[in-house]
Amino acid sequence: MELNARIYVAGHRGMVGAALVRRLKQAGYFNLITRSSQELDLRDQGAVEDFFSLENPEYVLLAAAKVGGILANNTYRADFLYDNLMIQSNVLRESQRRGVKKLLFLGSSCIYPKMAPQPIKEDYLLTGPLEPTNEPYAIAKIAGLKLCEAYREQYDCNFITAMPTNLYGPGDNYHPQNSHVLPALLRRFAEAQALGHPRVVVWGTGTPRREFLHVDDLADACLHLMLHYNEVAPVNIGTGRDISIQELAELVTELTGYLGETVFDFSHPDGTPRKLLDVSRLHALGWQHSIGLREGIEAVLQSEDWRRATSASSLSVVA
Ligand SMILES: NC(=O)C1=CN([C@@H]2O[C@H](COP(=O)(O)OP(=O)(O)OC[C@H]3O[C@@H](n4cnc5c(N)ncnc54)[C@H](OP(=O)(O)O)[C@@H]3O)[C@@H](O)[C@H]2O)C=CC1
Ligand SMILES: C[C@H]1O[C@H](OP(=O)(O)OP(=O)(O)OC[C@H]2O[C@@H](n3cnc4c(=O)[nH]c(N)nc43)[C@H](O)[C@@H]2O)[C@@H](O)[C@@H](O)C1=O
Repeated sequence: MELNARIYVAGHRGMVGAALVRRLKQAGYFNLITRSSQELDLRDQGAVEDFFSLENPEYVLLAAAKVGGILANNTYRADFLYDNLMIQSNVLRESQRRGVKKLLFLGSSCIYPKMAPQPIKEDYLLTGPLEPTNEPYAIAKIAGLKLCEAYREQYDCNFITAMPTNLYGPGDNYHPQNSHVLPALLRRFAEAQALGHPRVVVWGTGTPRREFLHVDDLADACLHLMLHYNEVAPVNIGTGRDISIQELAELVTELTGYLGETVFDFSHPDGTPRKLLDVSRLHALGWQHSIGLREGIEAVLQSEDWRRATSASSLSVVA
C-alpha cells in the first residue's frame, strides 16, 4: 500500500474508523477518502455505486456498521441484521466491480458459537449455535465474511477479514443503554462517584468473561494486516487475556474512585458466558497488542474525548 494510495475508510466518525484514520495518517498515508453516513448512506446501492465511480478508491477499510452492546443488539434485531447486510454487501460488491486492490472487512468475536471451546480459534466458526441476544448481528457478520471469501474465490479479490474482540477507547459510545459494557460502566461509576450515589447496578450475574482491546491497538493490527496478510482465513484480533464482568466492575470502581456498593441485576441477560480469542494466528503474523487494560482505561479517563463525551451530562461534575 503506497503512501499516496487512495484509501477509503468507511465509518471514519466511529470509534474504529477514527482510530484507523489516526493510525494511517501517523504512518504517512495522506490520500484518505471519507464520508459520514449523512453524506453517503451505505445501505443505498445507487449512492454507493456513484461514490465508488467518483472516488475510485484503491484500498478499502470497512469499519462502517450498525454497532451496539448486548441490549441494543437484542432490541433492534431487524436493524442490526438489515443495515449490516446492506452496508457490507454494497461496499464489497462495488469494491469487486471497481477493482479495489485490497479490502479489510471487520467482523466480531460474536460470530463464534456461544459455547465454543476457549480460547476460540478461527476454525470454530459455524460449529455450533450462536448466542441468541446478538444472533442477527452475528449472522450479518458471518455473511460479510463469507461474501469476502466468495469474491476471492470467484473473482480473485484480495478481501481479508479480521475478527476483533470487544473494543474500547477514544470515540466510544457512552449511551447508558445502547453502549458496550466498558463505556457503560465507566459512565455509571463515574456518575455515581460524582453525585454520591450509594449503589451502582451492573447487568447480569457478573460471571461472564470478556476480553478487551484498546482501539488504537486494533487500528495498528489492521494496518499490519493490510501490509502483511493476503489470505482467505479470518484473523482474530485480541489480547489473549480475559476478565469477568465482576472483576471489570471492581477495576472501574477503583479507577473512578467510587466508594459505594455494587449490585448485580440478574434480570439482564449475561449473553455469551466466555469470549476469549485464540490469537496465535495474529501472533504468528508478527503482531501483539501493547496497551494493557488498566493502562487503557486510565488513558480514557484522562482524555479530552472522555471529557467531551461526558460534558453534556451530570458527569461534567467530574470532568
Ligand atoms: N466496538 C466494538 O467493541 C467492536 C466493533 N467491531 C466492529 O468494528 C466496526 C466499527 O465499530 P465501531 O467503530 O465500534 O462502531 P461505531 O458505532 O463507533 O461507528 C460505526 C460507524 O459506522 C457508520 N455507519 C453506520 N451506519 C451507516 C450507514 N448506513 N451508512 C454509512 N455509514 C454508516 C457510522 O457513520 P456516522 O458516524 O457518519 O453516522 C459510524 O461512523 C464494526 O464493523 C464493528 O462490527 C468488532 C468488534 C467489537
Ligand atoms: C462486541 C460485542 O458486544 C456485544 O456482546 P457482549 O460482549 O455481550 O457485549 P456487552 O459489552 O454489551 O456486554 C458484555 C457483558 O457485560 C454485561 N454488562 C454488565 N453491565 C452492563 C452494562 O451496563 N451495559 C452493557 N452493555 N453490558 C453490561 C452484559 O450483561 C454482558 O454479560 C454484542 O453486541 C456483540 O454483537 C459484539 O460484537
